[in-house]
Amino acid sequence: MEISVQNAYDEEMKRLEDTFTEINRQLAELKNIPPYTGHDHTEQVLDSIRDSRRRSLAVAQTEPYFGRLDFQEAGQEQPTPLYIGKVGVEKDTTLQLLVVDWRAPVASLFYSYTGGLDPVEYDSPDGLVAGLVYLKRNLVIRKQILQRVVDTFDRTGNNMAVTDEFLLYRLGENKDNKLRDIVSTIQSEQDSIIRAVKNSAMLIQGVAGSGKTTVALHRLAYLLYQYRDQVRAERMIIFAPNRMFLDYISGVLPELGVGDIQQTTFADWALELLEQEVKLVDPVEQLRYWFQTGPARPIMDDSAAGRFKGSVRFMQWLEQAIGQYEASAAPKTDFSPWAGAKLSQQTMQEWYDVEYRFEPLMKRRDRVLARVKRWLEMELDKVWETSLKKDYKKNGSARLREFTKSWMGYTPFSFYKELFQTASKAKFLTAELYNEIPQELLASTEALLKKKRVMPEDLAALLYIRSKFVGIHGDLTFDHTVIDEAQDFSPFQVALLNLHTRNQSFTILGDLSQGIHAYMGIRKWEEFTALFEEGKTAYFQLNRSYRSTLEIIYFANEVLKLGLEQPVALAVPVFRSGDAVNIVQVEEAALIPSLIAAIHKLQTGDITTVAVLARTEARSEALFKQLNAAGLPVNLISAGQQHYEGGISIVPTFMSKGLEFDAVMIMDVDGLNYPATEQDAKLLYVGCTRALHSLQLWHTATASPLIETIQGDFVVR
Ligand SMILES: Nc1ncnc2c1ncn2[C@@H]1O[C@H](COP(=O)(O)OP(=O)(O)OP(=O)(O)O)[C@@H](O)[C@H]1O
Repeated sequence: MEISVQNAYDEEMKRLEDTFTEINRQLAELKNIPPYTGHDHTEQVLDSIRDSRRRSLAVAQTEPYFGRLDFQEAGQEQPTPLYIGKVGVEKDTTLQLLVVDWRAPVASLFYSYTGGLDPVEYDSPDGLVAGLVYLKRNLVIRKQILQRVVDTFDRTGNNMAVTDEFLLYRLGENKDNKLRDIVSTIQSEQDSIIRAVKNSAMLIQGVAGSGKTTVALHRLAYLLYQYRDQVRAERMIIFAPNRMFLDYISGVLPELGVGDIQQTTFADWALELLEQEVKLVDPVEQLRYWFQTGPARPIMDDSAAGRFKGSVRFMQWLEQAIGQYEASAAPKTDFSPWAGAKLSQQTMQEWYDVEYRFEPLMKRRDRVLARVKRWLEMELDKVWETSLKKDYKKNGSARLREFTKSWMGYTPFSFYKELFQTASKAKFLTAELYNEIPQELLASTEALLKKKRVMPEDLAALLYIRSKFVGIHGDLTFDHTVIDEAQDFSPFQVALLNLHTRNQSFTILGDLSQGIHAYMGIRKWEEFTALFEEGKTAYFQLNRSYRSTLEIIYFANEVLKLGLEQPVALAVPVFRSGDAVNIVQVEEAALIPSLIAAIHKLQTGDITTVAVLARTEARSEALFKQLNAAGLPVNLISAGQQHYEGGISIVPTFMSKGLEFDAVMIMDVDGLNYPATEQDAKLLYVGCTRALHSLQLWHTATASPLIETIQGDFVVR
């Protein structure tokens, strides 16, 4: 070991021992205070503070910090070392910081500082603080043992350039079946997204592997820390594409010490809000339809039902239909329970139009009807003669029932169904509105709704109707909403979520180049920006990709260039080199044995997780059977899957989105399965960019035009 490195190591060992001594002392002190079980409020608060300190100290006890930054604030004589960790720890007696929480303002320097001798500054609650960085050091502490000390900048030494050796070391590690936190290596451009202000809709276009999902999760942890008086974990929500993906990311927030944030899919959330009144058609069927191969394969253009029903125009269409209902629903007659008693239509209309105007529609109806009932009771009270009163009561109740019946009330589903009924076409729709719906869509929707079934693209519409009919209660509003894989969301879905989200506080992340569900997703980000108030949106682009090696990224970029007229962005790799991408051609008969041999070979190296990607579900199942029969233990991942197990997985390519594997082997990369279309280029790009260290593309028939001409030293055949 070099002397300076040895010195650094010794220095950090000493500091670590001191830190442990202090943490242990504090923990022992807390242990001696028994938990409070009484009713005194102040004592209860103090007890909960002690409890949260206990939890933080327990986290800090094994890995107290991961970074050190020596910062000399302007006006001070010397730099102060700041140790940065997942949780902040104070020195008990002095309130001096032993460890700074990574989310604290001063810790932003650790992430935003990318080298150089110039002064730097950070935004503190008291304004900008400027100063000089003297040292930036990464430390790896595992189970209380100091494993690595890496300086990325040292003002006093020779190490002036920030070569992020530490980042490369972290990226080179293998992955298991869960996404991990990245607190120790957050990059500057990611940090500015994590720390961006709360009340704006942030749209982030990020290339595959740029850390979008990871950044979103860290941002939630940051918002909870920075805006702790304004946001609550249970009022924050993250929407992800499917349950398996949710399982895959489920470890990150607990690792960051935040729990209770809602993590769900749009469909699950919507169905719950609709009180399970409808059922969703089996999503597998839809996936099978859109991802079939051969000449029957549908084109994903704007004529797709999902594009129509996901549009803002469809939302406006519904609004107009609801408007028609609003204008016509209240009965246009007086209410007269018996001769001589009359509640005028005008009075009731006024209650409806003026007094209860700001209530949701079904509530307005309930309110007016309840008031009519009260009026009836009051009229009855005026009648003294017993037999007449009895008669009036009977007649009055019957009239009220009739009157109530003539004012149709709806659930979101029954109203939606009404709109799609060919027979009652004029009910709440003008001829013009009615004719806007393509006939085919009308018929297919009507048929499905009759069976109480809906497509995913109907859910936003149903929730929109719900919002107008019963309103959105406080407990259904969010302090912050994250939408991951947002390119697959429709503008209508986002507009709907905006109704549920306070102050347009959104983080919306996605990648247009991975828009493989273009039958419902967006084509450009402007489709979302247009939904928000002007001046309350921000757009970021993340172009650096951290997941894959240089070779894999160069290769994936070539696929995009061959298939897309103008890719939104090409990924820029960090300098991490691995094996060349391998294009393998084999005879059909030799495929399975060759595949097994190749997997074994990968496993004798460092590879832990392997994905074999197949173009369709049917092909996945067939490969699964063949590999299993040959004695290879593999997991089949199918649509609707809840968990991701790791190991060797057989996955339809379209299901692999969002996941990552040490090695990826894409099967059947030929002209039938991956023709030179935009759709297939995106699909193949998704497949290629799932790989961290090794990528192989296999084919038996002639290679796909999307890979055939790719040349360079990053690929071998
Ligand atoms: N700053 C970083 N330090 C270390 N690892 C990082 C960093 N940023 C991202 N990564 C790693 O890169 C990989 C990709 O991250 P993530 O899945 O969040 O990206 P993504 O943009 O959502 O990808 P995709 O769109 O392809 O699904 C993960 O393994 C993540 O841990």
